[in-house]
Amino acid sequence: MSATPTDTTGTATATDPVLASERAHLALADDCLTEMRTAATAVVDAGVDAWASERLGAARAERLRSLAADPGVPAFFGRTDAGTDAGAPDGTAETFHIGRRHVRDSTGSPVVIDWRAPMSRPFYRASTADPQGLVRRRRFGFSGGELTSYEDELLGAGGEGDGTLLRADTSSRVLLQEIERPRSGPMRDIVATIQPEQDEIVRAPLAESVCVQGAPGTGKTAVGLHRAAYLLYTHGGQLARTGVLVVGPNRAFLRYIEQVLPTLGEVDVDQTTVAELTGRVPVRAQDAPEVAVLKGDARMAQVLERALWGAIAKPADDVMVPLAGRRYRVPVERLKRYVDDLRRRGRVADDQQRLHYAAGRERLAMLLAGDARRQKEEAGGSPPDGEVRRAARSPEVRAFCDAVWPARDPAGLVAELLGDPAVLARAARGVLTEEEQALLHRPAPRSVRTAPWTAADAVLVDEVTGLLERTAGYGHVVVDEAQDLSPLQCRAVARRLAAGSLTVLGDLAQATSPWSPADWAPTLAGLGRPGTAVRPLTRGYRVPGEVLDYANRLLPAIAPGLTAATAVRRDPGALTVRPVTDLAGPLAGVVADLAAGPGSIGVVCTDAAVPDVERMLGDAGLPAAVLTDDGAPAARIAVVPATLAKGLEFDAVVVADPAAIVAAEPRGLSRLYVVLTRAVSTLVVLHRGDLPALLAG
Ligand SMILES: Nc1ncnc2c1ncn2[C@@H]1O[C@H](COP(=O)(O)OP(=O)(O)OP(=O)(O)O)[C@@H](O)[C@H]1O
Repeated sequence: MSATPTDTTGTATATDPVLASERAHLALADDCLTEMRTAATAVVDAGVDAWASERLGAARAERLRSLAADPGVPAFFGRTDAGTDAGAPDGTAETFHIGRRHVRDSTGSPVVIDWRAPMSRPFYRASTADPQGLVRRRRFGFSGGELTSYEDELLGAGGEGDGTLLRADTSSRVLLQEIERPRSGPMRDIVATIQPEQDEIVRAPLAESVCVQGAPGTGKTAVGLHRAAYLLYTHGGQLARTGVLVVGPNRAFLRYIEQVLPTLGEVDVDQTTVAELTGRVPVRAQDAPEVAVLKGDARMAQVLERALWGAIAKPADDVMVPLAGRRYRVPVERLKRYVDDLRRRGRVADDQQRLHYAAGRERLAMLLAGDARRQKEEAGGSPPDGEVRRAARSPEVRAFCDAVWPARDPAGLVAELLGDPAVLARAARGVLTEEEQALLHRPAPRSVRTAPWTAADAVLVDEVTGLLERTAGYGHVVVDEAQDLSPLQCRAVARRLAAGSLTVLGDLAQATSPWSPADWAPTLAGLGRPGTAVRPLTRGYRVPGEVLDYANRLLPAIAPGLTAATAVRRDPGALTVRPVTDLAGPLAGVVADLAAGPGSIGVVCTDAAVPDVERMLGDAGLPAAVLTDDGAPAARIAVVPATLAKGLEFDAVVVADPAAIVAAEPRGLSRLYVVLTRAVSTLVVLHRGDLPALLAG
């Protein structure tokens, strides 16, 4: 069985007639695109309704602008020939050029087909075994927007080989060049080379939530972003209303990925971190690990709910409600019934159906006013609506609501709960042990604003906000590095989901937070989509085989149930493991050597060692800068705190003192696994003879 494509054309020369004709098609596509852009601008200028025109036109112009911005992005990257005979002179083959967006000529005929259109699907899925109606697939090589080469696969010729490029690791030069391309600058899209197993996830239906369990570099992030772009294209109207949200682990990661969707023409996706999503109070302090774990526990949701709803009091007396110049008595029995009914509606599990606390308070006031109205009507009156609304706002009704259903502020409630043991004990009885309650306690702050809020507190405050009022939900949420979410963070994401669907991306082997579970079930349940199917990705596109095999040695210790990934390419020179007695000299030497080549360099060490490593490189005259979590772009030589490395990649990675990385945190081995799998071309490990046992020898 042949594992290579049935026919691959070598690099074409400038005089190659096929190349010449494809270049002509590219020139045509560029001209048409320019025309389309001009037309879009004209629509904006000629708009009848200025506001609508501005909004629609601006969005359209922005899409065109984002495509035009990168001259290195060609209008198409592939071509499919469907029919009976690829080269038939009678033109029986139907040809489509596949690109990042539709391009039409002035008559409306397609010049380039959007990669997301159904017609483009065979480009990604066809194989010799299942040609999907294609006789030929052509991939183009480009440089700076110029078409430089092409390669053909003849499909549907009855060959027994599996013609997909995936299995023929080195058969597609276009794929290989893309994978091996020295990394510098932000992450790029992969539309030209999406692989079949990735494409299945990208094109999963909108209604289907998907969980991708994928080893490092298998393309999870890329797949999640392309799925967002695919869904926006396929369900534009629906998703334009409800929106798409991408949640990543930190700012440094977002900075790395945030250009991918705009390059694909999707500029209206919200991209954020969990911390930003729940950032309702300024985070100034850090919890001890065991406190952070407890604050992220799902039981805290129950405690908060009790703290909020438990403060509702039983009405003790009748209330006199003023309405249109008279006062009407609402007896205490009826008041109790009103409050009980509303409380019951506040206990409905579905966030969309539930009566939220703040709305319940409003409703209660209206019930009192409505009661008075009925009494007046029974007496023959007919008060106007404005009078009834005024009654609901009257001092008498307000005083009753304040006493029975007090207005709450989320931060205030959490501050009170953490600062007052009696309040906590009431809310946590039977849910948290006394020891756990003591762990949560901290001295009451002088004011809510100046409280020493921690990241976990912010999630608690967000949870209370979600109890007070309904959270606006997105139509689709992509959540990356989901293995690290606490149960309460999962709830925070789930609240943003409403009736929409999820793409959950992660790797249990890269789990570094204390609550990371051993399988996906608790996370998916916490995210509100317990039935979601877990789809594995096991082909590694980032890391050379030698490096991946080395990192995989840690798997039995960190994720015994997981299948090790295999790399799509090998490179015998990719891995160097070097014992050193003193770090400074060898580190500077290695980084200087790497800096002589192209691409980015990440020097990864423990967070604590960052200043030392920065100094060592600075002393050697190397222009290194520390990677920070504020979203600033990474320097070409970046000193990377190990806790920020997740999701990132560098052309070359130097790991300084792996044993220290392991020792720095409870899940240090998983952290090391993350760190060892960031390199595209080269990994150098500098150790002091104290490698973890699984890596030694
Ligand atoms: N089909 C593909 N064609 C070209 N490049 C690809 C393909 N799939 C993935 N890549 C590249 O491989 C690298 C790793 O992809 P990505 O970051 O999405 O992986 P990941 O599974 O999220 O990794 P990690 O879990 O380690 O963060 C990226 O540079 C991405 O562009």
